[in-house]
Amino acid sequence: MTEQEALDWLDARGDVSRETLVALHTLRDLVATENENQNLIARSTLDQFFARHIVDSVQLLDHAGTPKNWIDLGSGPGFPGLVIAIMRPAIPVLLVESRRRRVDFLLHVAKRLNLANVSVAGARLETVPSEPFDAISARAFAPLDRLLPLAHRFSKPDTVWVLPKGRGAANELEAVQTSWQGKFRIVPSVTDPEAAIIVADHVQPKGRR
Ligand SMILES: C[S@@+](CC[C@H](N)C(=O)[O-])C[C@H]1O[C@@H](n2cnc3c(N)ncnc32)[C@H](O)[C@@H]1O
Repeated sequence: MTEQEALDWLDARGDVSRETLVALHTLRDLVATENENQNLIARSTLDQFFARHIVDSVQLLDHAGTPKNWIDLGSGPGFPGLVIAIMRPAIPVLLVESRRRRVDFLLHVAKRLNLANVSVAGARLETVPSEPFDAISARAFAPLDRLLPLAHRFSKPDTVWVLPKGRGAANELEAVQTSWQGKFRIVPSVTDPEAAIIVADHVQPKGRR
């Protein structure tokens, strides 16, 4: 997907207001500026920011149903969590990120964009108190066989998991077949024909009823 295609894709959705688009452009500027101080995104992706980071995040909404709250694991500079929060100001979004400087950046962006729906847990996920969420996202955080044991305590049966993956989605799913059950599916990413998103619900360790 080219940058122009990404902007057209957002425009065609019908749920990206002028104000939201301005906020997404401001996010781009803030990431670009802070990228001089800390390594938030690969420099090579700055020119394709909307395709590689914004649309890559926004598309998760199309698989997540109508969640009333959302947790994003290992948010880094805010993908996909901050983008979800910008797109859906009525949904409380908890961003979990362990690196201090990234946490500071997330808080700075939330303040700058007046995102009252954003909370940041500046800690390792392992230490965040358990609480069930309607939607769980994690991009480039951990493979499924590490992610599910770590994050399952933030789910309930109808929680939707939306997990952008590269080319390895099928292999990651295969690796959890013996230990986890649920309704898992692999959907194509709109940004990259080689990439996929693992979408799941009713995820639980095998052997539990
Ligand atoms: C590869 S980055 C991906 C960032 C972002 N999701 C993205 O796609 O651009 C992984 C992030 O997870 C954070 N992280 C790694 N292990 C973590 C843990 N146990 N708890 C919370 N954050 C963690 C790292 O600090 C890093 O910012």
